[in-house]
Amino acid sequence: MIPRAIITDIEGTTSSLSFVHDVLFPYSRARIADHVRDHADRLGPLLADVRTEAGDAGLDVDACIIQLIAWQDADRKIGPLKTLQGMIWAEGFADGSLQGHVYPDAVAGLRRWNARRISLYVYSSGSVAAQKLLFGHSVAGDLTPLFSGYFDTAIGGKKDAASYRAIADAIDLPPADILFLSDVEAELAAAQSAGLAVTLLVRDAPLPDGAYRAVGDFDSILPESLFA
Ligand SMILES: CSCCC(=O)C(=O)COP(=O)(O)O
Ligand SMILES: [Mg+2]
Repeated sequence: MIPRAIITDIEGTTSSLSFVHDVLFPYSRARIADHVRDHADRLGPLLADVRTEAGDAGLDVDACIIQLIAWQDADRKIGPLKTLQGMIWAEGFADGSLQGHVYPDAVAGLRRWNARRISLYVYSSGSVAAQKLLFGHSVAGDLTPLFSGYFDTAIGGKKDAASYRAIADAIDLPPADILFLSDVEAELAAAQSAGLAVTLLVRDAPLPDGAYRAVGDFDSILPESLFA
């Protein structure tokens, strides 16, 4: 069946794990302390969120920085950290020192599906601002015109079925008309239990005989014969 909308994850799906972990994360880690100190006057609400998430209302700015760096090192998908990373990456994307990695097959697939009038969305733990930066300054140029919308964990966690129901509501489509792509089986489980079709992306590893349809690249997701 041809989906009316496709929602894609980023890390491990459109873009390499290595770009996120070996390029983006070190870039933000090296700049968290200076960025927070330089902008502490306007980061009040974000630091308040850090204190809430940490469960310690008494954290001063330095303690918030230590907490943010600890979350970054543990790859915690926590709202204030993801928002801050997006703010820091914005500088790198703006001055050209960062360019969003997107696999060539993902670029081609997204362009093909857009031409077929399938609506495309992103759902990632990265903040919506960061998602727009990655696709707006990608190695293949500005891919943002291909997308109809973006979702991050403000709508809910990626392993919660309720998040996928909320996205289906937001884009005004029945869940069964939506295909979700991810490299994380727990995310597919949540999406599937909300009624979405799902496909597992397995980059650079043999395809597993698992619970979900698995493909190695975007070329195999919707064969052109489907459109004949
Ligand atoms: C520009 S988004 C960077 C990706 C990121 O920060 C992240 O945590 C990846 O999460 P995903 O949900 O895309 O696997
Ligand atoms: Mg992922």
